[in-house]
Amino acid sequence: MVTSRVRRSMPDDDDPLTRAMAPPPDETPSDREARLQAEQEAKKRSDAIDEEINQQRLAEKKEQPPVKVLLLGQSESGKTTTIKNFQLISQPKAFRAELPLWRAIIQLNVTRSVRIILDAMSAAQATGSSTSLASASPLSDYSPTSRPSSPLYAPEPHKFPLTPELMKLKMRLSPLMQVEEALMRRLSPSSPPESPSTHLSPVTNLPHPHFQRTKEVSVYSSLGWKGAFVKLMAGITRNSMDSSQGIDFDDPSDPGVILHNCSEDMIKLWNDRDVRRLLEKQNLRLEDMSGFYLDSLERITARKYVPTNEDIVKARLKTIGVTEHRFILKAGNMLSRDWRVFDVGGARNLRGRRTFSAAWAPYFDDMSAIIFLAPLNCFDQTLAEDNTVNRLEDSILLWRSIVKHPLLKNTELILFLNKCDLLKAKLESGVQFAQWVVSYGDRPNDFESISGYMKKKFGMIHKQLSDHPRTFYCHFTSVTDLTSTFQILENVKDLIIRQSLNNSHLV
Ligand SMILES: Nc1nc2c(ncn2[C@@H]2O[C@H](COP(=O)(O)OP(=O)(O)OP(=O)(O)O)[C@@H](O)[C@H]2O)c(=O)[nH]1
Ligand SMILES: [Mg+2]
Repeated sequence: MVTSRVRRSMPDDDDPLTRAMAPPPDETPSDREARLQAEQEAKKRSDAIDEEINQQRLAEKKEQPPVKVLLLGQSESGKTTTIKNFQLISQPKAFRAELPLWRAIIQLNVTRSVRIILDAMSAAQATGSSTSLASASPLSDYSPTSRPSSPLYAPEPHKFPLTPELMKLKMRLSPLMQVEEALMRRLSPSSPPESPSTHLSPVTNLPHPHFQRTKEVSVYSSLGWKGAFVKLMAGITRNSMDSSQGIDFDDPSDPGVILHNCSEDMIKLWNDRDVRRLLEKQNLRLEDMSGFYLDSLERITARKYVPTNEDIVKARLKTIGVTEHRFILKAGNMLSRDWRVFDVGGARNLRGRRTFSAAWAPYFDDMSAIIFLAPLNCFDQTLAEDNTVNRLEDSILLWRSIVKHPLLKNTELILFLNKCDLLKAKLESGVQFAQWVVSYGDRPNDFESISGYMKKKFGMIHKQLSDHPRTFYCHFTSVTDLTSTFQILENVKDLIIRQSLNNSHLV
């Protein structure tokens, strides 16, 4: 009664449709019963139709094989970062549910960056203890004519007198190294030593043996380590826990406490002019390295720091092995489809000059598409696995082997020329592309010319080595940029679905 009175006073009574649907004002009780019965019948029919449509959709979906996509590219090319973009599109809630985990990884990334600086300071203090690096074997197209100052050909660490103030900073920051260990324990809570779910692996793309003890965290993706971490965190339930985020800000053993206490010193260290000069002399471009957050220290070391989606996407966790990710994705106005996206670890055991890991080939068989990531900023860097191999050259060799692989002759290849943001920053800082890629000659040292040149190189290989003519799909990407990557993945989804429909009609 109350409801109808209220509704009568609502302005939508003026709506002609509402007036037409309203029962007649002189409706008798038997008319009303008949009307309600008719409405019930109509609803039943409508529900039955909906159910039929649903069943039809399910049946159609069952008939459709899953769309399978394999992400390939050298280590640190951005494969896992691309997966995170897929997750954000299709499972944003699940993505946020892993917040505590990513917060720990980000903290670990920060401690690693600081450790690199502290190690550089120690190396600078040491006298005469350094040995020179193995030099890269010159290659006609991707090697410098003269050896510029770069990580490939790093000089001995310079003797560098540290001011008393810097010495004090260094001492005050030493607790951070324990934080690193604590975070590692947290991230590999129950793994037996012979099959670690996360482990420290040496970072070898740093320019000098002094830095070889700097570790990078990696993950054997198949071992369910995320589950173990989340369980560990769930075991720590306190009143102080922020229930919506799953982060316990008042946990005294939270590494965030020490990070917060060291915050001011870390900021001072990173902004110190002498430290910057030292890093430059040691050819250490931390901005170019994976998991770089030093420009956001104040925010990231805040006591109540909660990572943003952008922070999570930037977090660096090296992959080992192959992980299958399942998504339900919709392309355009087509029906949703099951997608299986495979993320592989790109680091290879380079014996001799092998171009790609045999470990990837078993996944080539029935892929709908391959997304191949080639970072463009890395023309002056070497592989972490082998500091005699130029990264850009390695990407090109890898691309060649994928394009001509017989099992992939009918697979769509989609090229992401990635890390465009870092390429732009590097060129703006004055690094000369032609010093590394000799064939580039005296063309302009700007992003448009260089990216266009590289697209042509990759495109030429695609044309020459494909078994039969196929379309060259290429995107310039910065996969840490969520907005542009969202658009690109929309296009890629559309393309892959259309191609897989075409192929299934051909069969
Ligand atoms: N600035 C910037 N950073 C990027 C971009 N793509 C990836 N990264 C960063 O580079 C690092 C390595 O990226 P990952 O996605 O872990 O690389 P991966 O190919 O999965 O590497 P592996 O697991 O070792 O095979 C991460 O810290 C990313 O945040 C990019 O386009 N721009
Ligand atoms: Mg990875």
